[in-house]
Amino acid sequence: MKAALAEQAHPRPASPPARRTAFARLLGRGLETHISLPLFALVLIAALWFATFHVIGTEERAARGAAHDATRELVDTYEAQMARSLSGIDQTLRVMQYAVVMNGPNEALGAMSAKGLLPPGLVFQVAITNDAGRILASNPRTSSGGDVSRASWFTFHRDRDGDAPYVSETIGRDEPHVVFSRRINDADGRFAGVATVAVDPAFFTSSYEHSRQGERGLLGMAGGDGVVRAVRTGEQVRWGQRIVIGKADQVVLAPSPLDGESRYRSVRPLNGFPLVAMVGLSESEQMAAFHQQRRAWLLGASAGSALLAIVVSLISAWSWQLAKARRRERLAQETYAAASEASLDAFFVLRTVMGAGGEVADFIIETTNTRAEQLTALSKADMEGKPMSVMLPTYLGSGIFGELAAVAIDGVAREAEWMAHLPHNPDCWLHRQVVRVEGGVVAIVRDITERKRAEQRIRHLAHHDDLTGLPNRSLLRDRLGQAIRDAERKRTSVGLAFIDLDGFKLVNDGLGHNAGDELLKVVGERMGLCLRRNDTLARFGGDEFVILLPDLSGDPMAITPLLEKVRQAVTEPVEVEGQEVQVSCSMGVVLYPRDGLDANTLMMNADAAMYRAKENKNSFQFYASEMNASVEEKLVLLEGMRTALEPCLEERDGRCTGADCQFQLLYQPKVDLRTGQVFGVEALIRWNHPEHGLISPLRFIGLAEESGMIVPLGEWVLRTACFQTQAWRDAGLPPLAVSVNVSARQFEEKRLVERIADALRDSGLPPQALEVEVTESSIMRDLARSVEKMRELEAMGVALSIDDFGTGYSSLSALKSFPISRLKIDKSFVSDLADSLDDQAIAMAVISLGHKLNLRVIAEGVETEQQRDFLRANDCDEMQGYLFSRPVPPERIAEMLAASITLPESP
Ligand SMILES: Nc1nc2c(ncn2[C@@H]2O[C@H](COP(=O)(O)O[C@H]3[C@@H](O)[C@H](n4cnc5c(=O)[nH]c(N)nc54)O[C@@H]3COP(=O)(O)O)[C@@H](O)[C@H]2O)c(=O)[nH]1
Repeated sequence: MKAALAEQAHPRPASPPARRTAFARLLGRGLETHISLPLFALVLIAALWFATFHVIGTEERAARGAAHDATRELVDTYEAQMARSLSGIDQTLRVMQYAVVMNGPNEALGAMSAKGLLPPGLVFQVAITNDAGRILASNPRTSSGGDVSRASWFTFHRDRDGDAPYVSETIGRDEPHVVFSRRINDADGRFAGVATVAVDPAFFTSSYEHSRQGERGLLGMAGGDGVVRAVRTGEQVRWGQRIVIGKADQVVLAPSPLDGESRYRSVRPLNGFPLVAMVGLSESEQMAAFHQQRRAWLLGASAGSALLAIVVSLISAWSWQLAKARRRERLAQETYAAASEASLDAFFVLRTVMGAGGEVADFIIETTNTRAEQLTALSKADMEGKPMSVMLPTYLGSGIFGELAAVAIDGVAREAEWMAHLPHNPDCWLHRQVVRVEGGVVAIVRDITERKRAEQRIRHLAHHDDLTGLPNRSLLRDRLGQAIRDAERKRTSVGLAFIDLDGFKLVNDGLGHNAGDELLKVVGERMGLCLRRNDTLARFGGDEFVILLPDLSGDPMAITPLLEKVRQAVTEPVEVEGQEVQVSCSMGVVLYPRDGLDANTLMMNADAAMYRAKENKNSFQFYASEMNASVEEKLVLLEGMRTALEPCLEERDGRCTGADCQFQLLYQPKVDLRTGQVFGVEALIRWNHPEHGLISPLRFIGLAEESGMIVPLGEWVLRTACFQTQAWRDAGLPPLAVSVNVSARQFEEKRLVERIADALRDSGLPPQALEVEVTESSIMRDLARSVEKMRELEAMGVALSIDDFGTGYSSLSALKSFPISRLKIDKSFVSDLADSLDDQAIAMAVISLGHKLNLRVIAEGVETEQQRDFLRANDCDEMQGYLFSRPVPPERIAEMLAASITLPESP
């Protein structure tokens, strides 16, 4: 990292083009010691060897020249010696000729000896031969009379005239000799004999000097005929070999035909005799000194080269290691620089500046990266090399400087997150990690604003309702707990209002969930506008809201106007999905500490108060202790319903009518307004509670819906009604149709069609005798699924009617597609028919609409004749109501049918 500091502190110049960079790198590599030094060493070694070979060449040439000269000198010397020797021999021969002439052949040698003219007998054997080839005299003396007539020298002189001397080949095995001869003529010039001097061939090579000619030199003499007379090589003297005599006076280097030894050779003709002198110097001996010198040179050069190679190798290896280390370092630096540039983190490499007292006085910004530039809005050039106190002064007082100093001193890495107020980004969340490096610290800074925002979003989502953005149940609980703790400490009060919207379900079911969502948002906003800043409006779930009013001092009942304001705000009409709708709200209100000391109790009591308010709707209700009784009552009722239902479910054929059966069905006749005939009945449930007596379905059908018990209960009603209607038929009474109420939850239930089919099959009632009454809101909950279900029922032959028509939000276009046979005008429109023009208009509109859609229209709740007359006058098809009959037990229906009761005529 120190290297990184240095590297970063002295950034490289801007990158040259890639090619130049590569060339520069190659050049740089070449200049590296581990490459240049071996190259230099190679050149040195080459030069050394060149010089060595040059010197060797020169020396060789000198050595050969010297050998050449020595050979020439030797041949000169030898020639002179031989000339002297031969001249002596020839002189002896001539004296012998003269002595023969003067003294006769027999006395000639004696005369010569007397005059001291005979050569030493040890070396020269002189003899005189007569014309027949008989030796007449010799010195040293031998037995005379020897015959040499067939000797070459004898025949040579005998057969030729003239005075030419003759030299024989070397002859004789034990005592070899070369015979020099001259012809002896008589006074008449005829052949008279031969004078001979026989010489030991070793005589001619006796001048061989080891000091000059070495051990393998050559010295000798050959005849003009190419036959060697005597030649000495080293210690060996030989003769008789036939050789090719080269050119005289030349020095040649060639292998000797005598022994194969390569020699510098030279030949020289000898005057007076047909002989040549031969000398030779052994090449190997002559060049030995040179060869030794050459070996020394080569050894020296080799040693020098090897030494150089070893030294250079060692230096190069060391340099290579260094270069490798440097390259690794450079790569690490480049990687660090690239990584730091590509990093999303900002890097600040800081060098510590120590104060006089040993404390950290400042930091010098050694280097930074691009991200740091973006973060600080300062360029690298501006920052680098400058004190931090100058470039980033805000950090001095923010505690960050202290942290950097602490890391520089104790070396313990630290990290933290902080909100930085950057010039270009005032609310920026940053994370820093500070680590110590040699000579300073490195601060790695990351922008974590997005993460922080995400965390805030997640926190917000966890504590707020997705749809309205209001605090949710969990946050409300927190705030309620906090409000209670504050109130306890300050001895103040807390208000809590539990709000449930009235009529929301109708909008949600009728206009769809989007409309319901929109309504919730608008209502939430309106309620929020009524509150103080410290108050909390939370969405508790569904159409339930809670208002928390903390810190109420004085009379807590003073919150009443605020609650009224909220109530009114909710009742303002709202336009959703292009339609104006209106809802109200029921509020249950509790006060801390009066109605509970903890959050749970307060919430439970507010819920109870809200249920009481719900009875009147569009109102608020402060909690009173007796309210909890009705909650308990609800629970008791539910439990009772469950118990009451058990025996009914055991009986599958609708015969649950015993004393233990608490549920029973009453049947209210439906009458044709034109004929007055009873054509059908509506089955209506009753609950004979063993303690509370007869309980109205208005009290328990809603509970059964809430708890889901409506499904088994509704099935019991369906089966009982089918079995009963078939029973009347079986009794021979006029056939009736029976209508059964199917609640929203029942209608939604998947197996409804199957259950109806089972009831019809089990009871034997024809499907045409069954009518299912559903409300508009039940159908509108899931229109597509509802229509599908209605079509299935229609296909089975079961009739469908819409109950309470006019109270919901049926889309008229959708109504057209419903496979229904009857519309039922809600009794709320019938009850005021006599007085309310609106209700009259609604009733007439429903009748007209029904007829236009080819539906029959029935009015319910007809209690008076005026109502009946109005309906009949306006072409309503059927009616049902107390005017004709209240809901009655099945026996009563049987009686009515039996008596064929008809509709009383109006007066
Ligand atoms: N899902 C089921 N709902 C049922 C069943 N049985 C009844 N109900 C529903 O309960 C509501 C109250 O019913 P009930 O108290 O039986 O009231 C019905 C009639 O008694 C009453 N009525 C009939 N004629 C008159 C009249 O002239 N005046 C008057 N004030 N009331 C009269 O009207 C009720 C019939 O209503 P409807 O079903 O809309 O025709 C009620 O909503 C029942 O639907 C059940 O088995 N399942």
